[in-house]
Amino acid sequence: MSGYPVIRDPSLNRGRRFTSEQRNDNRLVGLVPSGRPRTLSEEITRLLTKLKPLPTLLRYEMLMAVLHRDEQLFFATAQANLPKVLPMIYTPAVGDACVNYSDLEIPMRGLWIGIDQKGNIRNILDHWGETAEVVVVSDCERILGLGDLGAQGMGIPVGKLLLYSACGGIHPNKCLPVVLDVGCDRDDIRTSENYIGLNQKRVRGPEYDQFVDEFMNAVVDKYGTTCLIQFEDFGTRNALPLLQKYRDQLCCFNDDIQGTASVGLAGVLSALRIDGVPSTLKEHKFLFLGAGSAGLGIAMLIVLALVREGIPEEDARKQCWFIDSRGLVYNGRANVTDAKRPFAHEVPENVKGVADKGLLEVVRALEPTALIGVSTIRGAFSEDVIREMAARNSRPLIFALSNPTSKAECTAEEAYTFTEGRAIYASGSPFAPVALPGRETKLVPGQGNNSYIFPGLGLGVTISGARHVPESMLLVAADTLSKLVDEEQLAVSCVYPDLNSLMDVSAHIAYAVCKEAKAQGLNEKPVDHLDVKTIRHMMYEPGRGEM
Ligand SMILES: O=C([O-])CC(=O)C(=O)O
Ligand SMILES: [Mg+2]
Repeated sequence: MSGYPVIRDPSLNRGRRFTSEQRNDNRLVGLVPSGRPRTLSEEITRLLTKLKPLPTLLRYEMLMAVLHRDEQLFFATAQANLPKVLPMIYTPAVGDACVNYSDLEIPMRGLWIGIDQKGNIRNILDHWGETAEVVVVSDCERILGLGDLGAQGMGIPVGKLLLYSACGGIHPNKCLPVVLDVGCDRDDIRTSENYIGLNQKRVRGPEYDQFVDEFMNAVVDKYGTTCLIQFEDFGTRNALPLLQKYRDQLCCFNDDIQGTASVGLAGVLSALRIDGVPSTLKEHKFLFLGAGSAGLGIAMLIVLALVREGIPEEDARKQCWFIDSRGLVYNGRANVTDAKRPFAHEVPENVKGVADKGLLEVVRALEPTALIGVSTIRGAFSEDVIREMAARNSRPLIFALSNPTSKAECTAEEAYTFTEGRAIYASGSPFAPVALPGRETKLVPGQGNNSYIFPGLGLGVTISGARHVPESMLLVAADTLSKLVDEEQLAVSCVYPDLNSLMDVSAHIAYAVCKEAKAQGLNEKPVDHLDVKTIRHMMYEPGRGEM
């Protein structure tokens, strides 16, 4: 391509960075102003300076505009500044963006497939017209911890796929974001005049199931059996059944269940290496606040990790306990759904007596070593609760994983302050390091977000051409992530690697996933020639060599 089409193609356009030579060779003279060509690093600095004073939504709008004009600038900026840029395009900003999506001034990106289009999905995929290797699909019933946002949830599939490129090195042209618009149960959203989605209540039951099924088949028909489909932010009632239905049939996984599980387990495995924390998994007791897809996913993977250590599954499950909206889940309680039943244990009378008395009483009765927040209830880990954990554990694990920041069960500062700095804290959305009086170094909260897992997992799955995503891939991803946490991180109580190293992390995870694909006989492509370095070099990194 040459001339004006180059300027209009975001993957080719370099704007004012085109060198004189490029301008001459590609008929671009006159299409860019005649002044001195800028360098990439100059433009990155300028962009970050511009973004800094802007409020969240304006930042988001500006970044989306850059993305649609100049992919090199967008991704090079992100890749060179991940800790700074991720919160602007991903959690927490993407939460705000979704809430306001209908009113944003942003280019449309992705496919909205309305339930009114049933029977026509395969044709709609042709409208996208590009190849796809990774599809992130949401019905937006549970966007982060913000609930049902209807078709406005598109920010999430878009954001996840931006991370596939920025952190996992998968080319943006191979990424397809999809919203299945089956309606919205929030009247205020769907009846608002400017709403981008269908003004109807959510379709449920057989019609919903058929619609999702039509979509899954259409993706396979168009993009093949090795196209990875990531389920994202479905409501719990659909998330688990959909995963169970398709996991052994197609190449798919659920990020909220399995990605979160893998990152959660990785954080726990890292914590085992910290002095004062019981050093084997089997010595721990996990209490989950919230029994949705994230909590159940983490518990199921912990059980798998325990079974791997030789613990009988029955006993392994007893190390995980759940509190849902009705209190502690136990055997014999009313309203225990099938999904929670494996974690409904026999309890003595004293525990039964406090089951509905709130988190503090349950912590006293059960004496967990780890508290995992997946409830989306800000403040649920109150000062009393945190102090109780600190009284019973020399280094309590306190993970407040709900997103975005406004939904975290407690802040980093609360966890550290109420435990005199002894808590091993992680959160789903970012918190800044915390200085405590009398301590020389700051404590660094780890971001226990599935963004440490899914980009590398997806990269490994696509490179190996894996036909399925077995649970063992999530297990090796967790092992790999945990091993990348160095002593320096652990010394400041951080159980995840530095965010700046996310592209390297993804390369390591991808390599582990490729090996696992081969071990399970699932790879359609050869993987024996691969190593971490080769994979790292294959990754999309549009600023490489230009900075
Ligand atoms: O998107 C995130 O930050 C993590 C996630 O999947 C969720 O909270 O649903
Ligand atoms: Mg999610």
